[in-house]
Amino acid sequence: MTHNDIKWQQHTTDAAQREALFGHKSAVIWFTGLSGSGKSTVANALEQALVEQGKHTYLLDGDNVRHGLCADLGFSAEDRTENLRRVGAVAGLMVDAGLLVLSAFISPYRNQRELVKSFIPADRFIEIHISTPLEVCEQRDVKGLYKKARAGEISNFTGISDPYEAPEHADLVLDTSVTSLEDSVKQLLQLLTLKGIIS
Ligand SMILES: Nc1ncnc2c1ncn2[C@@H]1O[C@H](COP(=O)(O)OS(=O)(=O)O)[C@@H](OP(=O)(O)O)[C@H]1O
Ligand SMILES: Nc1ncnc2c1ncn2[C@@H]1O[C@H](COP(=O)(O)OP(=O)(O)O)[C@@H](O)[C@H]1O
Repeated sequence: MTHNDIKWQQHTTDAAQREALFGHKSAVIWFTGLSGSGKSTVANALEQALVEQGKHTYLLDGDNVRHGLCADLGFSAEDRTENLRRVGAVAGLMVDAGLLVLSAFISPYRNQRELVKSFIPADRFIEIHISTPLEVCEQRDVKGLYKKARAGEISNFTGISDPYEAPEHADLVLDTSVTSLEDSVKQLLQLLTLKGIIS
């Protein structure tokens, strides 16, 4: 069987109807940055703020997704690409479901983030670069992984033995070594309002 044998099924209920039901637009808020930069912490706090406003959300987190949907994948460039391809496809479905999707993946290569974008309508993809410097991430070493990477116990570790390509046109850049969590959430809510995602 080829893809030519599979036709897209157009259902009666569409994204616009679901958005009207929820009372807000759907979008993907894509956090990218080094391990320990603050992606999960900031995304989690933003989700809390959105839920308190009655928004319908879902937070896709690299660590969690790799326990299930992507449990078969490691950290080679190929595996990261497949990880992000699956996540991009899931995020696209969630946008169609009318949700505000937050995602916390290192997503280190530009072409991988482009692949993710290909699943999401352009005006519904918001890229946030958590730009916390490597030195700070390494000092935090939340999971002890930098220590292991420096000791050569983990290979292909982003920032140490694998590249991180920073976004060139992120919608917002947040450095959590100088920006408080409260201020990050404030800036993100302002951005979503400015873009007409929430009111
Ligand atoms: N080699 C290597 N490089 C980077 N990160 C590693 C590695 N091995 C394990 N981990 C842990 O896996 C988390 C990153 O998974 P992601 O799915 O976000 O990575 S990627 O987007 O596919 O690059 C990452 O989680 P965060 O710290 O939350 O970013 C690490 O805890
Ligand atoms: N201003 C801040 N914003 C976000 N996280 C911060 C801040 N200051 C310190 N941290 C800490 O930095 C760490 C970031 O870890 P985490 O959110 O898991 O990063 P990532 O998901 O990018 O790996 C957490 O332990 C968090 O408490």
